[in-house]
Amino acid sequence: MWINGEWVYAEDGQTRSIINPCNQEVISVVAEGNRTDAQNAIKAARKAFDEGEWPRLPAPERGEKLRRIASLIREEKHEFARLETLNTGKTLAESEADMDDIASVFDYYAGLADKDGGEMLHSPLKNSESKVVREPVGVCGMITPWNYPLLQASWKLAPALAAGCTMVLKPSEITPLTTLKLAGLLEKAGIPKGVVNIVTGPGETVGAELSESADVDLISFTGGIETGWKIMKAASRNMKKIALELGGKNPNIIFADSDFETAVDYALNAVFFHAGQVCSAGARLLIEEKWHDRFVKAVVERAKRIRLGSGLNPDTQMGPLISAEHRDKVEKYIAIGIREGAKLLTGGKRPDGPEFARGFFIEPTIFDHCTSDMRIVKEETFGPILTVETFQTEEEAISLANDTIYGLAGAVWTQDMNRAERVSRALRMGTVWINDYHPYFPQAPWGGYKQSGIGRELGKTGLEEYTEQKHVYKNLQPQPLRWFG
Ligand SMILES: NC(=O)c1ccc[n+]([C@@H]2O[C@H](COP(=O)([O-])OP(=O)(O)OC[C@H]3O[C@@H](n4cnc5c(N)ncnc54)[C@H](O)[C@@H]3O)[C@@H](O)[C@H]2O)c1
Ligand SMILES: C[N+](C)(C)CC=O
Repeated sequence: MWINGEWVYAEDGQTRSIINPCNQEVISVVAEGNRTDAQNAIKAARKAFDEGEWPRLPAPERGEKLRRIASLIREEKHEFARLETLNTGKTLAESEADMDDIASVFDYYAGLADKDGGEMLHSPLKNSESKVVREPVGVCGMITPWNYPLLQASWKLAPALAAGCTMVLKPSEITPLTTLKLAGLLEKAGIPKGVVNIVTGPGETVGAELSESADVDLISFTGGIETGWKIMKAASRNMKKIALELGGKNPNIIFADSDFETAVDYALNAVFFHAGQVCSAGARLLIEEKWHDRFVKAVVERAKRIRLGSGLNPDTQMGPLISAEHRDKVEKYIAIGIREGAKLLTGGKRPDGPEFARGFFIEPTIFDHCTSDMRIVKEETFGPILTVETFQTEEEAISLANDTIYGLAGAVWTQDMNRAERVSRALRMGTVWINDYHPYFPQAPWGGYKQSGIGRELGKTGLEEYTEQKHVYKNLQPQPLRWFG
């Protein structure tokens, strides 16, 4: 673990083997931290915030260091990408795209670090001056998931560093490798000791300590909804600020005037990218009824041809699920779908062949005749499962799409741009794509409506999350009030 600028073992010497989900080989052994390790890291971050130079450094200098981090990541992009693929199973092309995004995020916040110098207000009082300044929020706890390990970490680290915060980051216990590798680069880039601390270990101990600690001013969490509920409750103990990026059950709405080939192609990409282990996966296909048979047939034919395998093999299009435990969960959902009466059109099982024997693979799976009261439609399966529902009118499409506790993302496909606008306005989601699926970039805010979360990452808002606003009022001619005679 990386605490106060030093590599340390867990206080009690515990370790955890990190495995490749493609073949269960042990790829590394890391320290398994506990509450004491988390407390040590919080202490280091607290000291760095209360007494250290980072929060007091001129913002342009912080920006320069962030730019340096971006360029160091680019220099080691291939090593980072290979490590991410080994640990998560995602294809190398996906990991490389993640690394590009990560470097861009550091660059973006490097540029933004010195842009908000505060604001002068029109004071309503005579002989006075009134201004608003932004200050770093303090010590931040950060908890990240396994599906986009370094990318989700960077969406928190970069704005928090730009704002002048100090932090303790807990990566997912099963995919900590690229986040740990980043620690070395932070040191090279000149981030002072204690500013970024990385503690590996379970959520129930390390994560809970970060959420509960009175010395942590903000907790930023990306992960599942159930953990989000727990963190929100724990954070209430000292009323720390919270930013939650949770799951989604995202509709991909296709009207029958869309470009057929493109919409089919994107319907596959929306859900089967990273084996469906994406918060914004387009796992609900809402298709206009008159296109249903032709469209679904085309999607099924192409899903059957998706090449599964190791992410390191350039021919692979879809890797394994992250763990045996997660594959069990996805298989339970497949069984639930069948029991609920959805029609299994393809997949629904582990692929045959010795090359898949030790990996956690599941075939691309498509269920037809689904309804929005089914659990496979309502709940986030987080696997390669596509459910198909049909609609006849625009109103029905909107109503089905919004019939969910989530509100992370969704897409609408049509060549009628007025309709596209109307639908995008009606969708209660943090991101709506029109004739596309999946793009995200540092300039645009990311986050969810409803139970998909609280707050936004990326964009200007992503930086503001790590600041407090302070109103400073100056009386230019102080004189006795004589209120009390
Ligand atoms: N909205 C987004 O941007 C976004 C991005 C990526 C993933 N996700 C969501 O993440 C989920 C998948 O990731 P996961 O399975 O790693 O999620 P998870 O909630 O199981 O774990 C996420 C992190 O929380 C930690 N954790 C677990 N219990 C905790 C506790 N009691 N207190 C504090 N921390 C605890 C884990 O150790 C891990 O580091 C999906 O629901 C997905 O939609 C959302
Ligand atoms: C936020 N995103 C899309 C990069 C990853 C979601 O799991």
